[in-house]
Amino acid sequence: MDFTLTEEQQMLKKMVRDFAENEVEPTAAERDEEERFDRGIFDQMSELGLTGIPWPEEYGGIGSDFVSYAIAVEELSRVCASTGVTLSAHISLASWPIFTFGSEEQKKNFLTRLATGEALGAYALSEPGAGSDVSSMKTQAKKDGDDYILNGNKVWITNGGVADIYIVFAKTDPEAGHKGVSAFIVEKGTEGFSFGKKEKKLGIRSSPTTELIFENCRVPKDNLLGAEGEGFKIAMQTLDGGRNGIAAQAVGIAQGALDKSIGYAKEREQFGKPIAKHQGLSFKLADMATDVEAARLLTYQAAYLESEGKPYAKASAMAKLFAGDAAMDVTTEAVQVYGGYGYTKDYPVERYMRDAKITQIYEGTNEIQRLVIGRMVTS
Ligand SMILES: CC(C)(COP(=O)(O)OP(=O)(O)OC[C@H]1O[C@@H](n2cnc3c(N)ncnc32)[C@H](O)[C@@H]1OP(=O)(O)O)[C@@H](O)C(=O)NCCC(=O)NCCSC(=O)C1=CCCCC1
Repeated sequence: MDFTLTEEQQMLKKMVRDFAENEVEPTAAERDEEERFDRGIFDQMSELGLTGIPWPEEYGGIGSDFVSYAIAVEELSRVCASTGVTLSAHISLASWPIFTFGSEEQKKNFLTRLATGEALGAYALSEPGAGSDVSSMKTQAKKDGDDYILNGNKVWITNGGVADIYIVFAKTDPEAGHKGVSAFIVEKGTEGFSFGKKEKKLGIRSSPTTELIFENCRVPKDNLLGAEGEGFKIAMQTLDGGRNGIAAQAVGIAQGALDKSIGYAKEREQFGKPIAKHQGLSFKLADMATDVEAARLLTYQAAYLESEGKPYAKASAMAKLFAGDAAMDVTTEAVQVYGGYGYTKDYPVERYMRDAKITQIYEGTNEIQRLVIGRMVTS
């Protein structure tokens, strides 16, 4: 097996790393402290073509692959996990279902705007009473002539409030369980669609997480994505790939924390030598580096399978499970490497540790990943 990146992937990695270090990292701590989303960073990503990495040029993309997409999310998250998830939600969760299930008209309109970065995307599945148990959602969409009328609330919406195009799941048949769920494309500014509470979070604080409110919100039937009743499968298939975006985010967070830890351990001296020269510390760094590498290989494997059109749901769930746990372990150890300094906001590792935690929770908790993997390996 050859895990070497292609020339194109290596170039993209270098380009995103330069952009991340020069344009994203300098304000990462400040944006975290102020809980401030910066649309200018998204606009810069669009200028670099990052907002449409895997989509064909005819829909405004750059015609690259899912490994390149994973590399981009990883490199952004290496300096700022909030910026990483902005791109991951935009590509995996908002653009992917339109590319995969959308009509030609929907692709020409919505996908092109998302891919070029003219519009930012979001994915609205969770509700106050429907987190892991998706099919218990209460939001309803009632057919009315040439429209659907949406009523209900969505919560935990990444890019909520700042996104322009939302993939919204609602029940067109409330009695039919998961078979009654349908998917809709809803634009910001549609009458009856507003934003509620913005969450105050432990981590990824410069990525807004917001409630969406639908009150008699009229959506044209042309914005139905796929067929009526197909929504649950659209949601699940979208998450199959999305989970690898979060795996890539986790790899980036872990790599960032490892890089900072190695740099610090080589400079900080105790007992007459750099702490990196103490075996206890170097063993810790060795374990951290091994975790990062294993997580990356699982993530790239899932991305490669998706690019090749091969089944990737199990690989993606495994990558997310392993990489999320690795990110939590590695960032916790990074704080330990820095000692008391690591516990302060004067150094970046406490932010990495706070940011890592969410990768074990969203896009399916790691318990849900185990459930998904468990079902697949025993079926
Ligand atoms: C795995 C799960 C718990 C499964 O559910 P049940 O047991 O109710 O459903 P079950 O009985 O497994 O299945 C029903 C039908 O559905 C088909 N199908 C299932 N998976 C898939 C699939 N992967 N692909 C295609 N079909 C699928 C299944 O075959 C069945 O069809 P059938 O009726 O037989 O014709 C699922 O609900 C889940 O995953 N929750 C986590 C949600 C969760 O992850 N949010 C995340 C919210 S978004 C988010 O967190 C973020 C967003 C932005 C970025 C940051 C994070």
